[in-house]
Amino acid sequence: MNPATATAADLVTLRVEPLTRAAFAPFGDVIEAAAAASHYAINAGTTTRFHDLAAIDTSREGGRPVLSLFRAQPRELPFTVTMLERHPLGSQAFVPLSQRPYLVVVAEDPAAVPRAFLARDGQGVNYRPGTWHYPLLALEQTSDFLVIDRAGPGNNCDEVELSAAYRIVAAAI
Ligand SMILES: NC(=O)N[C@@H](O)C(=O)O
Ligand code: NI
Repeated sequence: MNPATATAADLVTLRVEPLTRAAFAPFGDVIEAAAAASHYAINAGTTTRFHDLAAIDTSREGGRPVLSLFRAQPRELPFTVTMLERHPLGSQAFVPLSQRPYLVVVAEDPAAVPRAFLARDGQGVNYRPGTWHYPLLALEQTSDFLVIDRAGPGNNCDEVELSAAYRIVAAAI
């Protein structure tokens, strides 16, 4: 769907949901201290390790994990989602380096209505390989994210144009 030609009949308004482990489970991991299966004191008790927060999966077909910094410009709302992408060969994790909220749009299938989540208070996400998602959606100000995903041979990015246009009106629950 071309956003420029989408009519009101094509527009579906997405409800924005709070980002929780349970709700996001079909798509991957929520990266936050509360999500840790285990946490323990290290460094003579001066630090707490919140262990193994996300399944980093980048080795398929000769891939390797890469750590990058994404400096994302804020998106204007209302925002219309007309495409999704997926990375079939690797996971992709985003950890905000600020406490600013951002939006996460995912779908179990391009034919399904996407789900929009509001990530807050430093919450990160890790898309498991093949999770359909919209590219990074920063809000309010230019925002830096630490990103861990896959570098390597093969096609690791499929894009699909959606049959409808999905509008996010406000970054509010
Ligand atoms: N293109 C790129 O590296 N980023 C996207 O995959 C994204 O999900 O933001
Ligand atoms: Ni991506």
